[in-house]
Amino acid sequence: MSAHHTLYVQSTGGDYEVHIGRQLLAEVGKRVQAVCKDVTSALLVVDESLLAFSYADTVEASLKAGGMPTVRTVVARGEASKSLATADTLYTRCVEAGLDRKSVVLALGGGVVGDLAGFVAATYMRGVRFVQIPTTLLAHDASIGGKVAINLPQGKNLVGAFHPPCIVLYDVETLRTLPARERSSGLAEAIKHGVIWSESFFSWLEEHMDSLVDGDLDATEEMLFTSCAIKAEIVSKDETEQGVRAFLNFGHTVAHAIEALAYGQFAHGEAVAIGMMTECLISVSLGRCDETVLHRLRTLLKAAHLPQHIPPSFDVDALIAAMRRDKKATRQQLAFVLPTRIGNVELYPDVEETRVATALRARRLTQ
Ligand SMILES: NC(=O)c1ccc[n+]([C@@H]2O[C@H](COP(=O)([O-])OP(=O)(O)OC[C@H]3O[C@@H](n4cnc5c(N)ncnc54)[C@H](O)[C@@H]3O)[C@@H](O)[C@H]2O)c1
Ligand SMILES: O=C(O)C(=O)C[C@@H](O)[C@H](O)[C@H](O)COP(=O)(O)O
Ligand SMILES: [Zn+2]
Repeated sequence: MSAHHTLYVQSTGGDYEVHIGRQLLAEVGKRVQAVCKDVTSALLVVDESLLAFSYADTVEASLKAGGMPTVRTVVARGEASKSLATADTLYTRCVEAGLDRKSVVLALGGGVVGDLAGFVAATYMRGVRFVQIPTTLLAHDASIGGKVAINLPQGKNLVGAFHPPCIVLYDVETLRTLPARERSSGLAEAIKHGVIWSESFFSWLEEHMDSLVDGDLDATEEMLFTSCAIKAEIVSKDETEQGVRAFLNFGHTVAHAIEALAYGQFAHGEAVAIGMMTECLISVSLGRCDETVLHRLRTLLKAAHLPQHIPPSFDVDALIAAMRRDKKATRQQLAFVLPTRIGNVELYPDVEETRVATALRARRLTQ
């Protein structure tokens, strides 16, 4: 077996391991057989972009080498695939492939394929087992914690479930082929983990951002281990978002509104970067954090080559209407996770609309 790091996640559906390292794709078959007892067959859901490389062939060969009947299905790249229509085509593939209740669905790709395939796994025959094989930097966040979902035209992730994987197998060598823009997008979720949970991790990111942006694999692996450890710790404490898990939504009230108004215009991490800046501004305006937090965040996002501004084409009223449909909202109040300092955030369930509008306009005007 290859040398790598292992993290452990507690889940009511069964604790699971997160493996982070190299040459893990060739081990998928035996590692899945080890945790998915009596598995009968597999559906391997693959992001279209990966067909340019040998990743899916390696995973499929390793599953078949263990004697597991495996059917591969390819999903078009991009956020539009996180839809009920694509889920429908996957249900058909499940039936055609003869998947039964002892089968397993594997997601090979980024957060889009992970969320979509996980949603299908959560609902086909009322739930079959699920394995995450993330291939983007951002998917370090998406593959841990069991949130699976599809989007509606009205909002991100509005239909979904908590369906934890049996195992996460994160082969960092797949990141060598990730475009620079997607690398930066993934760094946004790591920066988020620093802001909400760990000042020392945020400082580490400040020191190493240039190497991370350049795609240095050693630095990336170290960063992923810490960022995944933070995510694993939080979801182990609060799997279904009754409390502390909501902190992982820092930046997302604004991000999800931006994404819903123009699916695909921004990568998820880009929208989160804009969202973190806007929400930090709201926090400053409430007197909950000082300008130094905003300054450090702005500087780090810039070093990560991430956007920070809302294009003028986005209407403030439409953004606020979308935020009222956010899953953190009760009675359509505007709910935000706001930083008090680097390493600490609090949930604000009801921020007044004028304050939110002012912050949104400030982020637009500084174009
Ligand atoms: N479930 C969760 O907890 C959670 C957490 C964060 C984000 N998400 C969701 O994840 C999605 C975003 O995920 P993402 O940023 O990974 O986007 P993505 O899945 O769309 O992947 C980004 C791009 O990279 C390509 N790609 C993937 N792996 C590659 C590789 N190794 N080499 C070359 N190209 C590759 C894809 O084809 C795509 O074009 C959003 O829908 C977001 O809502 C979910
Ligand atoms: O795991 C979580 O919890 C998160 O909030 C992680 C986020 O990065 C992710 O984008 C998640 O999908 C957002 O959750 P949602 O419940 O607001 O859809
Ligand atoms: Zn996110």
